Parts: sequence; structure tokens; C-alpha cells
Amino acid sequence: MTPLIEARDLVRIYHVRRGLFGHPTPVRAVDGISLAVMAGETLGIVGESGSGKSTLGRMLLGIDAAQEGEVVFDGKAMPAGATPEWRKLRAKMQLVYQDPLAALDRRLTIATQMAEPLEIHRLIPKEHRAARVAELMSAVGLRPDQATRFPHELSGGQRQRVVIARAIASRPKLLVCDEPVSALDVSIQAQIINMLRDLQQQHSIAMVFISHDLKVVRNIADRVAVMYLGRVVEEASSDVIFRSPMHPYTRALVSSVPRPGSPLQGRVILQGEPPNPANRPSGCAFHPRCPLARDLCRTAAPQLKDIGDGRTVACHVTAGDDAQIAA
Ligand SMILES: Nc1ncnc2c1ncn2[C@@H]1O[C@H](COP(=O)(O)OP(=O)(O)OP(=O)(O)O)[C@@H](O)[C@H]1O
Repeated sequence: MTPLIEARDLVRIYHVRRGLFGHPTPVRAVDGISLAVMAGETLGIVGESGSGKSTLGRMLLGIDAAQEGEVVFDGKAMPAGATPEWRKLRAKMQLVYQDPLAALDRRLTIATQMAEPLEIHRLIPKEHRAARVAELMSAVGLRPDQATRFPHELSGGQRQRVVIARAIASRPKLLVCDEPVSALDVSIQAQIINMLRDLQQQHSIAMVFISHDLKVVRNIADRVAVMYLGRVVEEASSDVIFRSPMHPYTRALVSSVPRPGSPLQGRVILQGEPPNPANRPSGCAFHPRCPLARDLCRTAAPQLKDIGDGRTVACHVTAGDDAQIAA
């Protein structure tokens, strides 16, 4: 089956100046990422701050251009950003990010903002727009009387519902959700996640769900890709990742997620410095913090390897690059 969206060897480098007079240092925010998302599927992307998750999300949507590699959507190479072809495609791919207040216009009512994408993409005749807005409001659990409210009159959770309604107004095939619930209270988070899951199932929308919070990802993702310093270090079904994480970094992340009804057991505390993309360690970038690191890990970068069970992992030790380790 053809994936809905595919990233092929994506690279994005930023040049970041350290201090006023420092030389610009290249930061490989996304460093050779390949992944695929099938129609209707949810891929969770997890990793610490600075691992490149948001950059990857923006590249999938064509908001940030790839310096190397390409994105293929529905079997066709993604047109360059900001071209008319790309704008047409954007109706099918939408972004939901963390801060709904920044995504909404404070001066416009909720109903007006929900009608905007219908107008921009000329999706339905003008006379049907009000009915579609009412349908969208109900789909995201907002009351009809809230249509005339302004963003600041709503709670954070309600605002995120408006943003999601706007995102699904154009009947997209893909939603990229970048930390969509991080700014919300835990009780509200669950409501929004359940709503996203329902909408996704009803309309068969694929989702790329970016989060540093594994608890949230476990509740929504079919598959999970774990990122470390711009690269994917492990990818597998959500079940496999949470039941038997393999990469030492994934193990540490998963060990910090409490299981419902049972205390934290065998928590792995990550040692060493948090990753700094401007100063990537040699070999496996995780080796300075890795409890399993061997000599090979300090010199040779492990490649993602298919190890069965639908899992790929980039780790010399756990993926069993035995011959190399012994050498
Ligand atoms: N526009 C930019 N200009 C310069 N550097 C950038 C830019 N965007 C991201 N970076 C750098 O690229 C790296 C990856 O950032 P990115 O925001 O994609 O990571 P992230 O995993 O989403 O982190 P967070 O969870 O903190 O948002 C970081 O080192 C960041 O400083």
C-alpha cells in the first residue's frame, strides 16, 4: 500500500550564532530522516526538547523546505513551499500546534474564524457555510451559543477545540499535531486526545502526533518514532515500543512513564548532559549518556536496522551488531 505521506532522507540545517560575535555553527536539526504514514494512521514522534520534532513536522507540511531529501504526499513529490500548487495541497494537510491563542485572531468571533478555511479554500458555496460551521462546532464539542464568542472568552481547552475545528474544516487527509495538549491541564488533555481520536476515526485522517510526553503518545499513536538529535533511533508499533523498548534511550523514556495501577519500576535515569545539537558527539550521538556504550559506539554511527516485529532500531549493542562490537 502506498503511504499517504513519506519522508525520504530529510535534512534541515540551521546556522546558529553563539553569542554576539560567535561564528555561525551548523545545527543539523533534522539529519537524514525517513518515515512513512499510512492513511488513517497515527505516528507519534517523541524525543527531548531540541531533538528536531517540530522541524520535522514543519518539513512534512512543506512549511520548512528540505535541504536534502524529499517529501512525497499521496504518491507525488511535494511542490515547493508557498507555490500555488503547494497552497492547494495545504487544504489536505493541516497543522495544530501548542498555543491556540497564537493560532487564533483575537478580534474575530469563533464562527468567523471557523468559516475562514472554507472561504480560503473555496470548499463550499457561501450559503452552506453557516451550516458547516455549526456542524464543525458540534464535531469538536462546542455549544452553538459559543459561535459568537471571541477567543479570550473561551478556556484553553475550548480554544484548542476551535483550532482543531478549523484544521478539519477542509476535510484534510493529514493532521500534524505539534504538542497540541502540552499547554492544557491534564484532565482537559484527555478530553482533547479522545476527541482527536474520534475525529480521526470518523474521517479517517492520518496524524503525526509530536510530543515530549510519552503518556499522551501511548494513548493515541499506532506507531512511534523516537528521535534523538535529529535522527530516528527507534521506530515500532506503539505496543512494541511500550512493551519492550530496545534502544537504551527509548528504554529510559519508557521507564519514566507510570503504568496505570502500578508503581514505577526499574526507572532509568538518564545520566550526562542533555543533547546539544550544535555539538553532536561522534559515533552514536547517545553514547555519552548510554549505560551500554562500547568502543564502537564512540566512533561509528549506527544505522537504523530492521530487526523484525515491524521494528527498526539504530543501536550497535541492542540491535546485535555483534561482529562489529567484537572487532
Ligand atoms: N528557525 C530556527 N533557526 C535556528 N535554529 C533552529 C530553528 N528552528 C529550530 N532550530 C534548532 O533546531 C534544533 C531542533 O529544534 P526543534 O524545535 O525542531 O526541536 P524539538 O524537538 O521540536 O524541540 P522542542 O520540543 O523544544 O520544540 C534546535 O537546536 C533548535 O534550536
